[in-house]
Amino acid sequence: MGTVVDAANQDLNGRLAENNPSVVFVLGGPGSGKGTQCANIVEHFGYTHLSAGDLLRAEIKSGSENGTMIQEMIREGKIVPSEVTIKLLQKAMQAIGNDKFLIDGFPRNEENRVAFEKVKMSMSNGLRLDTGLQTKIEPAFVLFFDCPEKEMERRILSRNQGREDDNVETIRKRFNVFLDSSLPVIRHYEARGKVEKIDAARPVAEVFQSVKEIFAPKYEKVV
Ligand SMILES: Nc1ncnc2c1ncn2[C@@H]1O[C@H](COP(=O)(O)OP(=O)(O)OP(=O)(O)O)[C@@H](O)[C@H]1O
Ligand SMILES: O=c1ccn([C@@H]2O[C@H](COP(=O)(O)O)[C@@H](O)[C@H]2O)c(=O)[nH]1
Ligand SMILES: [Mg+2]
Repeated sequence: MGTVVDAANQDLNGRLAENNPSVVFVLGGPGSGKGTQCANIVEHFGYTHLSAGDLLRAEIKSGSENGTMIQEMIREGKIVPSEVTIKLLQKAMQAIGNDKFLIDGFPRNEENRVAFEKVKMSMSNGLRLDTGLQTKIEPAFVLFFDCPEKEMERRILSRNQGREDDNVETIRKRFNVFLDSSLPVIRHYEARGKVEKIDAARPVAEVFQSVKEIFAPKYEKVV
């Protein structure tokens, strides 16, 4: 948790100070539409989208020494150890010259959340210069895409992206992991007034309309 002084210093985008990044965690069940809506947010609001799942899949493809372990965990719908995922997120955030990030599909359990809260990052600013400042990152808010399982399953089974975990057996496991491990993370942030819950069962454009209503006021000038 940030201190009271941190909270007082936060601007509307959740930055703690000039060079600190604004992070929004994008959470929701498998197939709830996180990736789809993140693409829209990137286009309209200039965020960088980091999907933890995409980073892990890229790590498998890269032939990294962790590749086999990650692949096994994904096939089983299990959560990859925090240090692996956080290292990938940290590397991506530090390499990208932006200060606004959508972190999609992470933190996935309480262990992920606590481990990320402890991490200090030295961020680049918009000009890709390393500021040298070591910063703890607190999410500005959490976007939660709420969708019934039946609809999420329907979407995943018609996604056709060749994902090894998009099959009925693994989908069941992913739903259980979401209920048992990821919902407690959302509840944690809910208790702190940080969750923006969206009905994600509607068509893409309608969901994005609700997303815009959350992001747009944060870009209006305070007079
Ligand atoms: N609101 C929507 N209505 C209907 N289909 C949708 C909607 N949003 C996304 N989809 C479709 O559902 C599928 C899953 O969406 P997406 O990949 O964005 O979900 P996700 O939450 O990122 O899933 P995962 O957690 O598995 O990565 C995609 O084929 C996408 O085109
Ligand atoms: O923080 C994370 C994110 C993802 N995983 C693993 O990857 C798959 C797929 O994730 P998507 O968000 O659906 O792309 C997920 O089921 C986990 O096995 C993870 O371990 N940690
Ligand atoms: Mg996704």
